[in-house]
Amino acid sequence: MLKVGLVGWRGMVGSVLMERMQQEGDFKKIDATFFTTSQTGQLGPDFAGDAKPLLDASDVNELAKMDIILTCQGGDYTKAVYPGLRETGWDGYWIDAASALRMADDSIIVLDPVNLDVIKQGLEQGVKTFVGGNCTVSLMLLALGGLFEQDLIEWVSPMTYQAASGAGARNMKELIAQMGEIYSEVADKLDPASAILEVDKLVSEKIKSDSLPTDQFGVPLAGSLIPWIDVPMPSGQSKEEWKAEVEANKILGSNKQPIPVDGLCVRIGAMRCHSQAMTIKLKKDISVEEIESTLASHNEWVKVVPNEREITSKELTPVNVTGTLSIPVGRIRKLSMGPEYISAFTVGDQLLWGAAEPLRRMLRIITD
Ligand SMILES: NC(=O)C1=CN([C@@H]2O[C@H](COP(=O)(O)OP(=O)(O)OC[C@H]3O[C@@H](n4cnc5c(N)ncnc54)[C@H](OP(=O)(O)O)[C@@H]3O)[C@@H](O)[C@H]2O)C=CC1
Ligand SMILES: N[C@@H](CC(=O)OP(=O)(O)O)C(=O)O
Repeated sequence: MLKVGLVGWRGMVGSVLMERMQQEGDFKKIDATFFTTSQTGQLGPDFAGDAKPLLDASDVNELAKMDIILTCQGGDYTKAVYPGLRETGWDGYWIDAASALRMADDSIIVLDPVNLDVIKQGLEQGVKTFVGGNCTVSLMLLALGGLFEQDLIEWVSPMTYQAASGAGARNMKELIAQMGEIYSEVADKLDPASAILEVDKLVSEKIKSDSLPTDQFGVPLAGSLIPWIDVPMPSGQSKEEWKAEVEANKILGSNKQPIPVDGLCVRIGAMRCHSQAMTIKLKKDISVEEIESTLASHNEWVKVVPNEREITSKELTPVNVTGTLSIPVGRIRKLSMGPEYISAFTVGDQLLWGAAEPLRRMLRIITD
């Protein structure tokens, strides 16, 4: 059995990964060792059998004993440990959730339902570094995989509605705290007879006041939104927006003739599902029925939702998708700009397919 070092297993992404690995029986296939950046020597988890003391995640000698290291610890950890570990001559597989190594020449961004051929070719050529993609990128490619595979897309403009979880566990808690404080302000005024303008005024004043907790987001998110995610780029894009095109084309293996993928990324008050409204220019005029069947047949997780009010309101929502691997895509219709222009809307759990699942499946590709 291959020795697998797990780093970042108790964080938010790591916990979702551990849950999926237990569900899929992955621990039976590997010899797991748990590392930590803050709890060396404390008793580790028992996912893989008897709990053992945690090893120091910065100890290159211990890391180098592993055949595979899988980390969800974050980019700072990767930057601090990875170069030194490789410099020792360690030639194991490094599987990473962080963005730090995604665009490196010797890494592959993994999303096997979309790029298993790229992954297999990389393994044959001796590639040893595999990185999960940005959540919005992976979720978009799973939803539109059929159209990309058939080379039907000229360009896509995804406008995102990203959940609080993408910013971290503390941000999720802050969103709930903001919601609670806003509710408390008017809880005794929500009866049908109360004056709505008075309620609205109190709510607006509460959101604008300095009393809401905003340490994580910097501004209120509940009752509002934030049309900027991550740091600015010289192009005027946010880094989250920049990732869409470069990562999507790297995953698809289309870097030489990149497909334009560009839009605005917006943080909204959802918990852990990212949604995206996409404007797509197709390379040719094909019927909505053909588009739907092409999308539906691409992978086992994508589900086409008919462009009807009731089913869309029930199924194409963060509430419906949260905690599942399902990738619904709907609102597919021709736009008035011309027959090659279509709209689509998709939702996906950003901690499952958006983060943990591609890594878990990459581990299985190596170990099986
Ligand atoms: N959040 C997301 O949506 C996505 C995140 N990623 C990547 O994954 C990385 C990790 O993200 P995320 O899981 O959200 O980070 P977390 O902050 O939840 O966890 C990161 C680490 O913090 C340490 N930690 C300290 N206190 C606690 C605590 N009370 N509970 C749990 N862990 C604690 C743990 O390390 P230790 O055990 O060593 O102390 C843990 O591995 C990100 O930096 C990013 O690079 C990738 C895709 C999506
Ligand atoms: N930036 C994403 C989450 C994330 O961690 O992305 P990345 O893996 O590209 O750093 C969000 O805020 O929703």
